Amino acid sequence: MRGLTEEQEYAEECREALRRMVSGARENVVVGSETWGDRYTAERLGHYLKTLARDIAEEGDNPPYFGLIQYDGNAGEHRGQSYYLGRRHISDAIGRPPMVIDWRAPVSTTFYQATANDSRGLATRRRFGWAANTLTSFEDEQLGSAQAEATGFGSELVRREIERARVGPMRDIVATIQPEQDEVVRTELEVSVCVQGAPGTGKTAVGLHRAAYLLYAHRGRLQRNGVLVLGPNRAFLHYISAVLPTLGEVDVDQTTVEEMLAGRIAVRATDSVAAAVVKHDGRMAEIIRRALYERISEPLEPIVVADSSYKWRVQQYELAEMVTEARAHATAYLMGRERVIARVVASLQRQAEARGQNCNGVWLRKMARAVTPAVDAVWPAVKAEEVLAEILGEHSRLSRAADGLLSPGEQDAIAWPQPRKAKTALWTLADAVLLDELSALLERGETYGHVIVDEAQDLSPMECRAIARRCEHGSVTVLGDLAQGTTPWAARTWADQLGHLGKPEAELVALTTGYRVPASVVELANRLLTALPVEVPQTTSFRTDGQLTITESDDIVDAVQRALPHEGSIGVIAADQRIAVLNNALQSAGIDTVAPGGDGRVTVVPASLAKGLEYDHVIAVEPAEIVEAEPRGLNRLYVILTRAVSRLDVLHTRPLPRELS
Ligand SMILES: Nc1ncnc2c1ncn2[C@@H]1O[C@H](COP(=O)(O)OP(=O)(O)OP(=O)(O)O)[C@@H](O)[C@H]1O
Repeated sequence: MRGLTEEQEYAEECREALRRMVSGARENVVVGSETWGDRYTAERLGHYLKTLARDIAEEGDNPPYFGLIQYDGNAGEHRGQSYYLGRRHISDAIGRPPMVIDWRAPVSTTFYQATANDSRGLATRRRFGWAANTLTSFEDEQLGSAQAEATGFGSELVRREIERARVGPMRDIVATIQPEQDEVVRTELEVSVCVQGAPGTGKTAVGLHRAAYLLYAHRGRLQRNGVLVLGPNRAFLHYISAVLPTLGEVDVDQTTVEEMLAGRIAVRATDSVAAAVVKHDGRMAEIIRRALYERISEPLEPIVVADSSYKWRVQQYELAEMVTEARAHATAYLMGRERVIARVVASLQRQAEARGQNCNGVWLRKMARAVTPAVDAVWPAVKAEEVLAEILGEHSRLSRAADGLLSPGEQDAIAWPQPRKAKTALWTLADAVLLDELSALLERGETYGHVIVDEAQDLSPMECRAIARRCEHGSVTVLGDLAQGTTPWAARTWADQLGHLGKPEAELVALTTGYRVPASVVELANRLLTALPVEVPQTTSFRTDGQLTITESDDIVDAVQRALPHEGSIGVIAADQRIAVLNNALQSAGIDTVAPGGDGRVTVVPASLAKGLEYDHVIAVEPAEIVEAEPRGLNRLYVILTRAVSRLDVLHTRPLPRELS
């Protein structure tokens, strides 16, 4: 195997080859569009090459590879072979073996899965250390050797990478994916998985790498209907936004559940907690369905259409049969209505043809227009907003639809004080969820090939249904931690949540090794865990470093000044109502602060936005206040304490919550 100088030369050769790939792709765009006979093929080829050139250029000057595997003499088709592994495939010339293989290729699996006791045919696994894109070191593991089996192997490079200080947005973990994480990443596309993972076990990282893996392994299928990544809020999306592009994947939709749902309306009001709890409840699905289908009525008269000197007729009982048939078979309300119109027109056509009339396309369209008002009388066309405005605004309609499902108190919680038209309604976020349900009953929407949903413990049953509709024909990766559930409707078991997501068969996987939070902080957070009403395994920390300080003080300036000399990011996290005071105090002392998602050294984070984020040094301000601020305050505190990568400083003047002591 190569020494360091030769490895450095090889890295340079790989970079050179990559540059040739980019310029070759750009050149071929021109040549392809000028010479390709068929325009469609030329366009497809051009698109592919442009995308390749853009992707490679966007990835920037990343190290060309991070690992090397060398197979032993008994490894079948790979016997004695060596492969370099990187973020993308690099080839020198057509017909020659690739210089670097994509980390997602099947042969790369052994790099992640081989252990001292199970070498998977590998003789050596080499990991490379890079400093500012210069290759500075490597580390070899002699797998399968008696010594490796006896002692196991702890990679210093992996440890350094996991323990490094965090600056800026989240980075990819391709070089150091751990075996249990790799299994989730490479689960096949057809299989839905649900990962219950303690804080910092890499759920988000695993989800993003799974998106990249699936796009590589099933590009053809996923290019048509795509991959959707759903996160809890904008700050979180900003935090994870760089990961997929560095992995070469720029065409993944990343959004929040709220944005996905609120797209169609302007949210102008906020529900009371009591109203939101009812609106997010799974029973609302049936209420909405009833209210919509209540509009379909028994026909009261036949349909009669005058056509030249004839009158065509569909009898009342025939129309009733058509309505019953469409209700039984149509998969959406508006589709059912179309089906009734089509059947009525077909009946008129039979009558006209029996009289020798020529029923061409123009005639059929004229008849469809003529019968529509009569069909509307029994099966009216409606808009989602109109139906919801009537459910919430008309007490009699709500009580009919909610009969036996909602108590009078629950109905009162969601009823508007007076009727309103859809156009003037003050819609809330929870209404957006209900409108999405209604729209899907009216017309089926588009679906994705795969949906990755993070912080899934916080989703309401109605939000889960909205996601389920978007992956009805695809699969999901559900990521979450029941202990971090903070919404009023947060899941207590994954079985319930997977049922709402329409994937009860999803494989449940537990990740318990934490890569973010140091052992001393995990120990503190685990004390809270026993007080939370959910059953989840405790975390163990991969990290031996880190520091926990508990200070009886409210001097935030002093706490931040003590943090500043250390390397890495600083997050000051406190109950939402305290944020303004903390910002003022810090800024008056000349310390610049930013909000989550901002670019700065010291971020002041409202407790409600901390989920999914991490900071090297966390200052958690007044835990008692965080706990009191909301019904699931203890869960919130658990989230906040586990944001710390290297140091956690708990500042308090009031007694700590007894669950922490
Ligand atoms: N195999 C790994 N190698 C290097 N770093 C890792 C690895 N796994 C996780 N990490 C790092 O650990 C940190 C936590 O990962 P991540 O945010 O994905 O965890 P999580 O389970 O989603 O956490 P939480 O539930 O607390 O939000 C991140 O900085 C991530 O890059």
